[in-house]
Amino acid sequence: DPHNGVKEIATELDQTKIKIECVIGRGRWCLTVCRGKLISGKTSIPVAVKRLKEGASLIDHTNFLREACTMAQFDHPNIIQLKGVVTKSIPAMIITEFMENGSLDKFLQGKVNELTASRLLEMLRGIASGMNYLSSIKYIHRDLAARNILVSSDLVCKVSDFGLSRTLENDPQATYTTQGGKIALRWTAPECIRFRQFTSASDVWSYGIVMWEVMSYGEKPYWDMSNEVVTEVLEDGYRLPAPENCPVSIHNLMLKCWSYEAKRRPHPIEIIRTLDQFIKQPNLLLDTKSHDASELDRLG
Ligand SMILES: NC(=O)c1cccc(Nc2nccc(Nc3c(Cl)ccc4c3OCO4)n2)c1
Repeated sequence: DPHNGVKEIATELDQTKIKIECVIGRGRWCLTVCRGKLISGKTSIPVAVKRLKEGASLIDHTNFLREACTMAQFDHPNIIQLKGVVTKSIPAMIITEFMENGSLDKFLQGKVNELTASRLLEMLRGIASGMNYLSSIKYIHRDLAARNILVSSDLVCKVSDFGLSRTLENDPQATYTTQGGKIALRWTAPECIRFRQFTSASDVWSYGIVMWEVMSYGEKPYWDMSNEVVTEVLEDGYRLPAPENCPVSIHNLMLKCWSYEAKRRPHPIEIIRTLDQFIKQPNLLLDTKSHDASELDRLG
Protein backbone atom coordinates (compact mmCIF):
# COMPACT_ATOMS: atom_id res chain seq x y z
CA ASP A 1 0.00 0.00 0.00
CA PRO A 2 1.86 3.13 -1.23
CA HIS A 3 0.04 5.29 1.36
CA ASN A 4 1.91 3.48 4.13
CA GLY A 5 4.92 2.26 2.15
CA VAL A 6 6.02 5.78 1.24
CA LYS A 7 6.34 6.68 4.94
CA GLU A 8 8.67 3.75 5.48
CA ILE A 9 11.00 4.15 2.51
CA ALA A 10 10.92 7.81 1.46
CA THR A 11 12.22 10.83 3.40
CA GLU A 12 9.38 13.15 4.49
CA LEU A 13 10.52 16.71 3.79
CA ASP A 14 9.32 19.89 5.48
CA GLN A 15 7.37 21.75 2.80
CA THR A 16 8.66 25.08 4.19
CA LYS A 17 12.13 23.99 2.97
CA ILE A 18 10.92 23.72 -0.62
CA LYS A 19 10.91 26.93 -2.66
CA ILE A 20 9.04 26.64 -5.97
CA GLU A 21 10.53 28.81 -8.73
CA CYS A 22 8.56 28.03 -11.88
CA VAL A 23 6.39 25.44 -13.63
CA ILE A 24 8.41 23.41 -16.17
CA GLY A 25 5.94 20.71 -17.13
CA ARG A 26 2.31 19.75 -16.84
CA GLY A 27 0.84 16.22 -16.75
CA ARG A 28 -2.79 15.45 -16.11
CA TRP A 29 -4.90 18.30 -14.75
CA CYS A 30 -3.83 17.48 -11.19
CA LEU A 31 -0.08 17.15 -11.82
CA THR A 32 2.53 19.84 -12.37
CA VAL A 33 6.35 19.62 -12.44
CA CYS A 34 8.21 22.66 -11.14
CA ARG A 35 11.81 23.76 -10.79
CA GLY A 36 12.71 24.78 -7.27
CA LYS A 37 15.20 24.77 -4.41
CA LEU A 38 15.47 22.44 -1.44
CA ILE A 39 16.84 24.44 1.49
CA SER A 40 19.19 22.62 3.85
CA GLY A 41 20.69 24.88 6.53
CA LYS A 42 22.48 27.77 4.81
CA THR A 43 22.67 26.01 1.46
CA SER A 44 20.10 24.96 -1.11
CA ILE A 45 20.13 22.53 -4.02
CA PRO A 46 18.17 22.72 -7.28
CA VAL A 47 15.32 20.23 -7.36
CA ALA A 48 12.36 19.23 -9.49
CA VAL A 49 9.04 19.12 -7.66
CA LYS A 50 6.07 17.11 -8.91
CA ARG A 51 2.92 18.37 -7.21
CA LEU A 52 -0.42 16.64 -6.88
CA LYS A 53 -3.21 19.19 -6.65
CA GLU A 54 -5.88 19.10 -3.98
CA GLY A 55 -8.97 17.29 -5.22
CA ALA A 56 -6.99 14.61 -7.11
CA SER A 57 -8.73 11.21 -7.14
CA LEU A 58 -7.69 8.35 -4.85
CA ILE A 59 -6.30 6.55 -7.94
CA ASP A 60 -4.18 9.61 -8.86
CA HIS A 61 -3.00 9.86 -5.25
CA THR A 62 -2.16 6.16 -5.10
CA ASN A 63 -0.26 6.29 -8.41
CA PHE A 64 1.54 9.42 -7.20
CA LEU A 65 2.73 7.71 -4.02
CA ARG A 66 3.52 4.52 -5.95
CA GLU A 67 5.93 6.49 -8.14
CA ALA A 68 7.64 7.91 -5.03
CA CYS A 69 7.86 4.43 -3.45
CA THR A 70 9.36 3.02 -6.64
CA MET A 71 11.99 5.76 -7.01
CA ALA A 72 12.87 5.50 -3.29
CA GLN A 73 14.07 1.93 -3.88
CA PHE A 74 16.57 2.89 -6.59
CA ASP A 75 20.17 4.01 -6.20
CA HIS A 76 22.03 4.39 -9.49
CA PRO A 77 23.68 7.30 -11.34
CA ASN A 78 21.45 6.70 -14.39
CA ILE A 79 18.16 6.54 -12.50
CA ILE A 80 16.45 9.78 -11.38
CA GLN A 81 17.26 10.31 -7.69
CA LEU A 82 14.44 10.89 -5.21
CA LYS A 83 15.29 13.53 -2.57
CA GLY A 84 12.09 13.09 -0.60
CA VAL A 85 8.34 13.58 -0.46
CA VAL A 86 5.76 15.84 1.16
CA THR A 87 2.73 13.81 2.21
CA LYS A 88 1.73 15.53 5.47
CA SER A 89 0.54 18.72 3.83
CA ILE A 90 -1.27 19.64 0.63
CA PRO A 91 -0.30 19.62 -2.20
CA ALA A 92 1.54 16.30 -1.99
CA MET A 93 5.00 16.57 -3.57
CA ILE A 94 7.71 14.32 -5.01
CA ILE A 95 11.10 16.03 -4.91
CA THR A 96 13.96 14.79 -7.09
CA GLU A 97 17.34 15.99 -8.32
CA PHE A 98 16.90 18.60 -11.06
CA MET A 99 17.74 17.63 -14.64
CA GLU A 100 18.44 20.91 -16.40
CA ASN A 101 18.01 19.68 -19.99
CA GLY A 102 14.64 18.04 -19.53
CA SER A 103 13.43 15.08 -21.58
CA LEU A 104 15.82 13.43 -24.04
CA ASP A 105 13.50 13.48 -27.06
CA LYS A 106 12.98 17.24 -26.89
CA PHE A 107 16.65 17.84 -25.98
CA LEU A 108 17.90 16.07 -29.13
CA GLN A 109 15.58 17.82 -31.57
CA GLY A 110 17.48 20.59 -33.33
CA LYS A 111 20.93 19.41 -32.13
CA VAL A 112 22.02 17.51 -35.25
CA ASN A 113 25.17 19.62 -35.65
CA GLU A 114 25.92 20.02 -31.94
CA LEU A 115 26.29 16.45 -30.67
CA THR A 116 28.92 14.06 -32.03
CA ALA A 117 28.17 10.36 -32.53
CA SER A 118 30.59 9.69 -29.68
CA ARG A 119 28.56 11.91 -27.35
CA LEU A 120 25.36 10.14 -28.42
CA LEU A 121 26.96 6.78 -27.64
CA GLU A 122 27.98 8.02 -24.18
CA MET A 123 24.33 8.98 -23.55
CA LEU A 124 23.12 5.60 -24.80
CA ARG A 125 25.69 3.86 -22.61
CA GLY A 126 24.31 5.66 -19.57
CA ILE A 127 20.73 4.65 -20.39
CA ALA A 128 21.87 1.04 -20.90
CA SER A 129 23.57 1.15 -17.51
CA GLY A 130 20.35 2.38 -15.88
CA MET A 131 18.37 -0.34 -17.68
CA ASN A 132 20.94 -2.96 -16.57
CA TYR A 133 20.51 -1.82 -12.96
CA LEU A 134 16.71 -2.13 -13.22
CA SER A 135 17.09 -5.57 -14.79
CA SER A 136 19.48 -6.63 -11.98
CA ILE A 137 16.84 -5.79 -9.34
CA LYS A 138 14.12 -7.50 -11.39
CA TYR A 139 12.29 -4.23 -12.12
CA ILE A 140 10.57 -4.04 -15.51
CA HIS A 141 10.07 -0.44 -16.67
CA ARG A 142 7.50 -1.14 -19.46
CA ASP A 143 7.74 2.37 -20.93
CA LEU A 144 11.38 3.00 -21.85
CA ALA A 145 11.37 5.81 -24.42
CA ALA A 146 13.40 8.98 -25.00
CA ARG A 147 10.48 11.02 -23.56
CA ASN A 148 10.98 9.14 -20.27
CA ILE A 149 14.74 9.80 -20.09
CA LEU A 150 15.94 13.03 -18.48
CA VAL A 151 19.18 14.86 -19.32
CA SER A 152 21.37 16.69 -16.78
CA SER A 153 23.42 19.84 -17.40
CA ASP A 154 26.49 17.66 -18.13
CA LEU A 155 24.46 15.43 -20.49
CA VAL A 156 24.10 12.48 -18.12
CA CYS A 157 20.94 10.55 -19.03
CA LYS A 158 18.69 9.16 -16.31
CA VAL A 159 15.68 6.87 -16.54
CA SER A 160 12.53 8.43 -15.04
CA ASP A 161 8.69 8.31 -15.04
CA PHE A 162 8.28 5.17 -12.96
CA GLY A 163 4.81 5.70 -11.60
CA LEU A 164 3.47 5.41 -15.11
CA SER A 165 5.18 2.13 -15.84
CA ARG A 166 2.61 0.08 -13.97
CA THR A 167 -0.28 1.61 -15.85
CA LEU A 168 1.05 3.82 -18.64
CA GLU A 169 -1.97 5.89 -17.69
CA ASN A 170 -0.48 9.28 -18.34
CA ASP A 171 1.81 8.51 -21.28
CA PRO A 172 0.38 10.47 -24.25
CA GLN A 173 2.00 7.95 -26.60
CA ALA A 174 0.12 5.07 -24.95
CA THR A 175 -2.98 3.72 -26.69
CA TYR A 176 -5.39 0.94 -25.82
CA THR A 177 -4.79 -2.51 -27.29
CA THR A 178 -7.64 -4.66 -28.58
CA GLN A 179 -7.46 -6.53 -25.26
CA GLY A 180 -7.97 -3.27 -23.35
CA GLY A 181 -4.39 -2.81 -22.09
CA LYS A 182 -2.59 0.51 -22.57
CA ILE A 183 0.85 0.53 -24.29
CA ALA A 184 3.13 2.86 -26.23
CA LEU A 185 3.01 0.59 -29.27
CA ARG A 186 6.00 1.98 -31.22
CA TRP A 187 8.31 1.23 -28.28
CA THR A 188 6.77 -2.12 -27.32
CA ALA A 189 7.97 -5.62 -28.11
CA PRO A 190 5.62 -7.91 -30.11
CA GLU A 191 5.07 -10.36 -27.22
CA CYS A 192 3.82 -7.47 -25.04
CA ILE A 193 1.39 -6.34 -27.71
CA ARG A 194 0.14 -9.87 -28.33
CA PHE A 195 0.32 -11.50 -24.90
CA ARG A 196 1.16 -8.68 -22.40
CA GLN A 197 4.42 -10.56 -21.68
CA PHE A 198 6.49 -7.69 -20.23
CA THR A 199 10.03 -8.75 -19.23
CA SER A 200 13.50 -7.19 -19.03
CA ALA A 201 13.94 -8.54 -22.58
CA SER A 202 10.96 -6.44 -23.71
CA ASP A 203 12.63 -3.44 -22.05
CA VAL A 204 15.64 -4.25 -24.29
CA TRP A 205 13.38 -4.01 -27.37
CA SER A 206 12.25 -0.56 -26.14
CA TYR A 207 15.90 0.36 -25.54
CA GLY A 208 16.58 -0.44 -29.21
CA ILE A 209 13.89 2.10 -30.15
CA VAL A 210 15.54 4.62 -27.77
CA MET A 211 18.83 3.96 -29.62
CA TRP A 212 17.05 4.78 -32.89
CA GLU A 213 15.49 7.93 -31.40
CA VAL A 214 18.91 9.10 -30.17
CA MET A 215 20.79 8.35 -33.41
CA SER A 216 18.05 10.15 -35.38
CA TYR A 217 18.15 13.15 -32.97
CA GLY A 218 14.62 12.74 -31.70
CA GLU A 219 12.78 11.58 -34.82
CA LYS A 220 9.43 9.80 -34.21
CA PRO A 221 9.80 6.02 -34.58
CA TYR A 222 8.06 4.80 -37.74
CA TRP A 223 7.31 8.43 -38.63
CA ASP A 224 3.65 8.86 -39.62
CA MET A 225 2.98 5.14 -40.16
CA SER A 226 -0.23 4.14 -38.35
CA ASN A 227 -0.07 1.84 -35.31
CA GLU A 228 -1.89 -0.84 -37.32
CA VAL A 229 0.70 -0.71 -40.13
CA VAL A 230 3.59 -0.70 -37.61
CA THR A 231 2.20 -3.83 -35.96
CA GLU A 232 1.69 -5.52 -39.34
CA VAL A 233 5.10 -4.76 -40.88
CA LEU A 234 6.94 -5.77 -37.68
CA GLU A 235 5.25 -9.18 -37.88
CA ASP A 236 6.46 -9.36 -41.53
CA GLY A 237 10.04 -8.78 -40.37
CA TYR A 238 10.33 -5.08 -41.22
CA ARG A 239 12.57 -3.07 -38.86
CA LEU A 240 13.44 0.60 -38.67
CA PRO A 241 16.30 1.46 -41.08
CA ALA A 242 19.57 3.00 -39.89
CA PRO A 243 19.15 6.74 -39.23
CA GLU A 244 21.19 9.05 -41.48
CA ASN A 245 24.95 8.84 -40.65
CA CYS A 246 24.32 6.07 -38.12
CA PRO A 247 27.22 3.56 -38.20
CA VAL A 248 26.16 0.13 -39.48
CA SER A 249 27.45 -1.53 -36.29
CA ILE A 250 25.16 0.66 -34.14
CA HIS A 251 22.18 -0.18 -36.34
CA ASN A 252 23.12 -3.86 -36.07
CA LEU A 253 22.92 -3.55 -32.28
CA MET A 254 19.43 -2.03 -32.62
CA LEU A 255 18.41 -4.94 -34.86
CA LYS A 256 19.59 -7.43 -32.20
CA CYS A 257 17.41 -5.60 -29.63
CA TRP A 258 14.52 -6.04 -32.07
CA SER A 259 14.89 -9.81 -32.37
CA TYR A 260 11.37 -11.22 -32.59
CA GLU A 261 12.25 -13.90 -30.02
CA ALA A 262 12.87 -12.27 -26.63
CA LYS A 263 15.58 -14.81 -25.72
CA ARG A 264 17.66 -13.75 -28.75
CA ARG A 265 17.89 -10.13 -27.63
CA PRO A 266 21.15 -9.02 -25.95
CA HIS A 267 21.27 -8.75 -22.16
CA PRO A 268 21.75 -5.13 -20.99
CA ILE A 269 25.32 -5.95 -19.86
CA GLU A 270 26.17 -7.07 -23.43
CA ILE A 271 24.79 -3.77 -24.74
CA ILE A 272 27.01 -1.87 -22.28
CA ARG A 273 30.09 -3.85 -23.30
CA THR A 274 29.41 -3.32 -27.00
CA LEU A 275 28.90 0.43 -26.56
CA ASP A 276 32.06 0.64 -24.41
CA GLN A 277 34.04 -0.95 -27.25
CA PHE A 278 32.64 1.52 -29.79
CA ILE A 279 33.34 4.46 -27.46
CA LYS A 280 36.91 3.37 -26.76
CA GLN A 281 37.63 2.37 -30.38
CA PRO A 282 35.64 4.65 -32.72
CA ASN A 283 37.41 2.99 -35.66
CA LEU A 284 35.18 -0.04 -34.99
CA LEU A 285 32.28 2.20 -36.02
CA LEU A 286 33.65 2.78 -39.48
CA ASP A 287 31.15 1.21 -41.81
CA THR A 288 32.09 -1.51 -44.25
CA LYS A 289 31.91 1.00 -47.09
CA SER A 290 35.05 3.05 -47.83
CA HIS A 291 35.55 6.19 -45.75
CA ASP A 292 38.20 8.75 -45.04
CA ALA A 293 39.68 10.43 -41.97
CA SER A 294 36.81 12.92 -41.91
CA GLU A 295 34.52 10.02 -40.93
CA LEU A 296 36.53 9.56 -37.72
CA ASP A 297 36.30 13.30 -37.06
CA ARG A 298 32.53 13.19 -37.57
CA LEU A 299 32.24 10.31 -35.15
CA GLY A 300 34.04 12.49 -32.64
N1 LIG B 1 9.26 19.63 -19.26
C1 LIG B 1 9.81 19.01 -18.21
O1 LIG B 1 9.27 18.10 -17.60
C2 LIG B 1 11.16 19.45 -17.79
C3 LIG B 1 11.75 20.52 -18.40
C4 LIG B 1 12.99 20.91 -17.98
C5 LIG B 1 13.64 20.21 -16.96
C6 LIG B 1 13.03 19.13 -16.36
N2 LIG B 1 13.74 18.46 -15.35
C7 LIG B 1 13.34 17.48 -14.48
N3 LIG B 1 14.26 17.08 -13.59
C8 LIG B 1 13.95 16.10 -12.73
C9 LIG B 1 12.69 15.52 -12.71
C10 LIG B 1 11.77 15.98 -13.66
N4 LIG B 1 10.49 15.45 -13.74
C11 LIG B 1 10.00 14.47 -12.88
C12 LIG B 1 9.66 13.20 -13.33
CL1 LIG B 1 9.89 12.88 -15.04
C13 LIG B 1 9.15 12.24 -12.47
C14 LIG B 1 8.99 12.52 -11.11
C15 LIG B 1 9.37 13.77 -10.65
C16 LIG B 1 9.86 14.73 -11.52
O2 LIG B 1 10.16 15.89 -10.89
C17 LIG B 1 9.87 15.61 -9.50
O3 LIG B 1 9.30 14.31 -9.41
N5 LIG B 1 12.10 16.97 -14.53
C18 LIG B 1 11.80 18.74 -16.77
